[in-house]
Amino acid sequence: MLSRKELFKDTLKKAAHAWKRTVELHLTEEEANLLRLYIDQPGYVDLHWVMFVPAIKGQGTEEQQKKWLTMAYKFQIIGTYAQTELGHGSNVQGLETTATFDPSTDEFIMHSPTLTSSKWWPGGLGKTSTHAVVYARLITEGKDYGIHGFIMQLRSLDDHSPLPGITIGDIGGKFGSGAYNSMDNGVMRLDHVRIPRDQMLMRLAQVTREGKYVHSDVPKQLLYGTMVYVRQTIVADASRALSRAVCIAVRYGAIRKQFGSKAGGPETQVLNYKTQQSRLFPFLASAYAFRFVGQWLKWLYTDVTQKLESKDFSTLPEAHACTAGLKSVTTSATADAIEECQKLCGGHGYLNSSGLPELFAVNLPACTYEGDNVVLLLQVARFLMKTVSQVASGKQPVGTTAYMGNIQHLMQCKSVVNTVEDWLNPAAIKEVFEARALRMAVNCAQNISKAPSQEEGFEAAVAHVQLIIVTKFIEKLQEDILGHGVKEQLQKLCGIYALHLIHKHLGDFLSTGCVTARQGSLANERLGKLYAQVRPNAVALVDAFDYTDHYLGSALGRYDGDVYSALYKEAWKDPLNETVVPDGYQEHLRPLLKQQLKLSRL
Ligand SMILES: CC/C=C\C/C=C\C/C=C\C/C=C/C(=O)SCCNC(=O)CCNC(=O)[C@H](O)C(C)(C)COP(=O)(O)OP(=O)(O)OC[C@H]1O[C@@H](n2cnc3c(N)ncnc32)[C@H](O)[C@@H]1OP(=O)(O)O
Ligand SMILES: Cc1cc2nc3c(=O)[nH]c(=O)nc-3n(C[C@H](O)[C@H](O)[C@H](O)COP(=O)(O)OP(=O)(O)OC[C@H]3O[C@@H](n4cnc5c(N)ncnc54)[C@H](O)[C@@H]3O)c2cc1C
Repeated sequence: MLSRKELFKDTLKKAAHAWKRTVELHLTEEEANLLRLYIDQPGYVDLHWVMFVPAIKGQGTEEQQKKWLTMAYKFQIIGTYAQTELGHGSNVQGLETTATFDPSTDEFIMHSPTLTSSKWWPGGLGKTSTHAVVYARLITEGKDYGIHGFIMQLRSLDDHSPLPGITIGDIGGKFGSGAYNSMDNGVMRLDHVRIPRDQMLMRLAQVTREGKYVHSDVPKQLLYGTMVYVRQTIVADASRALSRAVCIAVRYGAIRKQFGSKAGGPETQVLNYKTQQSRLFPFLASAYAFRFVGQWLKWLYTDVTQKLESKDFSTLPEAHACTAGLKSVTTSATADAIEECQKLCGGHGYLNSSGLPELFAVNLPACTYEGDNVVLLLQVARFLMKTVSQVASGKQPVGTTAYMGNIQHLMQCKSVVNTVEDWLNPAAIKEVFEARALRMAVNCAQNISKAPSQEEGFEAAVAHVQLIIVTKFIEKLQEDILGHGVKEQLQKLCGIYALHLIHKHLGDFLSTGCVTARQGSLANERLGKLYAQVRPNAVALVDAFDYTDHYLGSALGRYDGDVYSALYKEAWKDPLNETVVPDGYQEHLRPLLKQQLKLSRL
């Protein structure tokens, strides 16, 4: 119910308080990140910690890191990540802001030459950030060397006013009433603003005092390293958001009753309807699947970072493909699922007090930020096409594409599934997912060789990413899992995750000959049985997420199930209910009613 201004101020207040507690309690960086997570309100600090600091860590020299990170860690400066412009977001190489080196003063001149070159979207830029990593085309000795990162001070550290030559503001209200409106996404224009040469982030390339451009021995793709890092964290965010929505919908489904009363008996809990289960339980399974794949992705990212430190860049393309693909598939699935959870809760799901509209609005932009989901899947497709061509020339693929090395078998195998029970076998499931992904990638490579097109391979990329998620779920179940019966429940969820994908993408599985129509219908039969088996534990499986009522913020998802009292109480809190007769009655409603009454008497 807060206005935009109040909401923004509230964000500033919470961030300042969180920082105070961080210092008082000597929280580690990881603990401080958790605190930010539980504040659960997008704000400038997200950009500072999640993008500004990592950009300096990844692209700054040791000296630059020492200088800037020391201030950033103490919040003496607040930073953002200013990459996107009004005219270009996805096409990073198309950015127009210029950084022209002036050897006479040993400075870069930062400039926005066109309207479309205005920086547009960076979080915290609008009203808060004092500094930014700004991406601009580096021009020296008359030559354009493409996009590089520069640290710029934007606002005075005394009175917060923008520095000379910098025009800066907020880009305006966004989707939903709360959601991302707590963030001051900003616009910025630069008018020949001078910064010292040593504010170019120089780990990837340097400009010498004389203006010579010098490459380092690290690949230029490290310029995109911050995005790899953030995409990895977004997978965990997606899993968390999805599990919150599912928690609300499952708990409410166990409370809500409609129909089914025979001779005055109790009505049916809506969660018992098969249609409800077939819509909701795949989301429950996905929430667990995304959590496990998110944990694995964090491991992969740590591994690639360690390798990069010792100048081993070999796993960077795979890390890029995995983070891009998983960010894309998990955030798209999460946004769709939250929307569906609202419908699964019927009319009450549409109320703000259900918590679902806010959850949807705040997670929807994850499909766009850190890379539009379609654009990112096309990057995965590009990686797959390269891998197929390497396999064709006899190179053994590794990591998440290792299955492609089994090309002889996977291109012609037939699924071993013959009965409904055979779909319980993880090896049988994995084989059909591998065969589908490989066959789609090979088909795509063949089509591209006939008629090259950037957009080919989108579906093959989805198939590959889904294979990764299924595989990581299966692998998780090979570990020791504590708790009586927990592993069995997770096995059922793993089955649901995989089989619902077969159901959803049956066209792919049939057209590539990976399963027959009969096997497809056996998979559906198995899925129905799994839904029935998961039903008795569905509430426990969402309770296991261990969310407090406060964090869930939902009248429908309350742990105690006292849904109707909560809805009733929430309704009375609405500002419209502050008066019995509404504002506007005297000016608009009363005259209208009186006039109609008069007319009716004529
Ligand atoms: C509580 C909340 C907590 C946290 C909140 C989380 C986040 C905060 C919320 C929002 C903040 C949002 C921030 C942003 O959105 S920042 C802006 C993000 N912008 C993008 O993601 C732009 C998307 N576009 C791109 O990434 C690339 O430019 C694109 C991948 C499309 C590549 O375009 P192009 O085809 O022109 O390629 P080149 O630039 O020429 O690159 C060629 C080469 O490089 C490889 N590549 C590309 N990206 C990467 C990468 N990230 N890492 C490694 N390698 C990469 C690419 O595959 C090519 O390789 P090759 O095939 O070998 O030539
Ligand atoms: C809430 C939010 C916060 C953000 N925060 C930041 C930030 O802090 N810093 C920052 O720098 N940026 C930020 N951004 C910007 C964000 O990164 C970009 O919006 C995003 O990368 C998408 O780029 P775009 O807007 O140019 O979309 P476009 O690329 O213009 O996309 C428009 C449509 O075209 C399609 N499309 C584009 N290219 C292709 C292609 N090659 N093939 C097929 N289809 C294509 C897309 O799929 C999409 O449907 C933020 C955005 C949002 C929404």
